[in-house]
Parts: sequence; structure tokens; C-alpha cells
Amino acid sequence: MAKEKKTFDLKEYPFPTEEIPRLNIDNPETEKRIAAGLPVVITDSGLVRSALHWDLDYLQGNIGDGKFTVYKSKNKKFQYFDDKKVDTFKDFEKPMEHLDLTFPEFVKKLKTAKPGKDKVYLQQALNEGVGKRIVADFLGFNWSWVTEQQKKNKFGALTSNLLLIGMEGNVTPAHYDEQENFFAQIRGYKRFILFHPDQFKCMYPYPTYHPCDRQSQVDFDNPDYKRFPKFKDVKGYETVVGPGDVLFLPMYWWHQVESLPDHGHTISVTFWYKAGPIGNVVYPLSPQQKVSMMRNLEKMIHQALNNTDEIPEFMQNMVLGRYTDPPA
Ligand SMILES: O=C(O)CCC(=O)C(=O)O
Ligand SMILES: [Fe+2]
Repeated sequence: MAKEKKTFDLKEYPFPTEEIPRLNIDNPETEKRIAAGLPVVITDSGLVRSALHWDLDYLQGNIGDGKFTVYKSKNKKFQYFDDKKVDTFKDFEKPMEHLDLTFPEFVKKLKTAKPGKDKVYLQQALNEGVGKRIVADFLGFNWSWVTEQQKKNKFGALTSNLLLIGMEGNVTPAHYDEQENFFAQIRGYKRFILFHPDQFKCMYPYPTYHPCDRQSQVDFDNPDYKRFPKFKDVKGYETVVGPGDVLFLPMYWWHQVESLPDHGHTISVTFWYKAGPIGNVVYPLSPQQKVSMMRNLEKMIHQALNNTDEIPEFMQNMVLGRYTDPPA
């Protein structure tokens, strides 16, 4: 983002948010926040300095002629779903369509899309298929800094660098990931709305066996407070990242990501790291550890019952009137 504070005309949501701090890479608070597992927008890291010249023409000329994962959405929302869980979940309607396109095919769709019509979003891991110049740009990332952060904070292995190319107005609805993430913005502006892992009860994620596992069921544009009453209490954090900014997005933090309307397409690259070793367990458990434990218990119950139809009643019998305030 520009040095001076840019102001954006942002859509309003029915919950309060605080600003995520923006700190220079040399500010000692930056590393303190990363070590504490708190989000921070890091400026002047140079993490993707060597890619700041990327645009659609350059990428088209150099990214290679393979196929790229592109999602198509009818309603600007790109809600992730797990293809492997689709068949086990009857009546599931895919929230977006998965296409495999060459880069020029994607660019054509992006450039000819009409307002209010289908939108596209390229989401492809950077891999060996790319041309020499992109390899050189990739090698020019500030690996020394990001690898030092990985070591200092005992993150596990780097799993992938996902290249994201979105149209203005695209929305990735609220979800959490099970990896640490340095999210680097290259072109355009993205608004991030984050929620601490302790807001789990307000976010109502789909069951773990559902294809939309880890995604909130709440529609931020039209929250159903009857089904999701605690969403009324949710408190968030937000920021807008622009070219050169890096957001540290800690594991299990909820995030909704919006390519700002009227600011052109967006280009970003993620640096996803596996969780580090667990270490000594300290009580009380953190909200992150509790989310992880709930996931494991849910998965165990699913496996043991071996029938998704039986899960809701089983869970309710275990909890309602026993662990809920009367009247249940
Ligand atoms: O940029 C986006 O649209 C989504 C990014 C995201 O969810 C992530 O990096 O974890
Ligand atoms: Fe994510």
C-alpha cells in the first residue's frame, strides 16, 4: 500500500472491527506479533519485490502453457469446497465451478467478463511448469527473511505458494486454514476481515465431514440470526493490503478476503507453512488447540458411526439438556 494512508470506500458489515496494525519489517513489534501468533501487516519486507512487475501480459508470456485451476462463480463469492467430500454428501450444490484453463483462456475470461455476470478466480500453486523468467522472479523472493521467520517461530515445512489472480469484487468467504500464512500482495487491493480463533462459537463452521469444512455457514451479506444468533456478538479485525504488503495470517484465524471493487484485478502469492511441533502442553488450552481438538473429536465420531445421517442426532443427544443451559 502507498506510504500515505489510502482511504477506501468499504462495504459496511453488521459487526465491529479493529484495524490490524501495519508495521515496518524493522519494527521490533513486528516479530513480537508473529511470535505471539497475532496478525500483522508487514511493510517493506521485500518478500515479493522481484514479482512486483507481474501483470497479465508478462505472466501470459512467461508462466508456461499448462492448465491452471480457475474457479467460476455466479455471485462473486468463491467458497472453497473439498472435491473429495462432495460424493459422500448428498444434495450438495457446489458453490462454484472448477475449470482447468490455459493462462490465455483465463485472461480472456477475466477481460471479457461483464459486470454482474460470472466471475473467475485463478488459484494455482506455483510449480515446475513455469518459464525461466518466472523461476528467476521466484528465486528473487526474500527467502532469507521468510525462512528466518519459519525457523524462529518453529513453523513446519513450506507446503505451497499459491498464485491468486482475482477480478475486482471477488470474495473469498470467511474460513480458517490449518497452516501459517505469509500472504503477499503484488497487484491491486484486498480487504481482509479477520476473527480470532476464540470467535469459533460465533462463526458456525460447517461440520468437518461437509465439503465446506472450515468455512463459516454465515452469509455476511444477510446473516440468519435465528440459526446463528451468536454472530450478533462477533468482533473482528481488518485491513487493506496493497502491492508490497505482506499479511501474517496465523493458523486458525478466520478470514474473509475481498478484492476491492473498482480497483482492478488482484495478484497475490501465499507462503503456507505447516504447523510446528506441539511442544509442552500448557493449561488452559488455547482456543486454537480447542478448535483442533473439536475437529479430531468430530472426525472420530464420524468414523465410528460410519453414517453421516446419524451424526446430528448423536451429537444432540450427547449435548442437549446435559451441557446446555435449561431449557435446552
Ligand atoms: O485471497 C483470497 O481470496 C483468499 C486467500 C486465503 O484464503 C488464504 O491465503 O488463506
Ligand atoms: Fe484462507
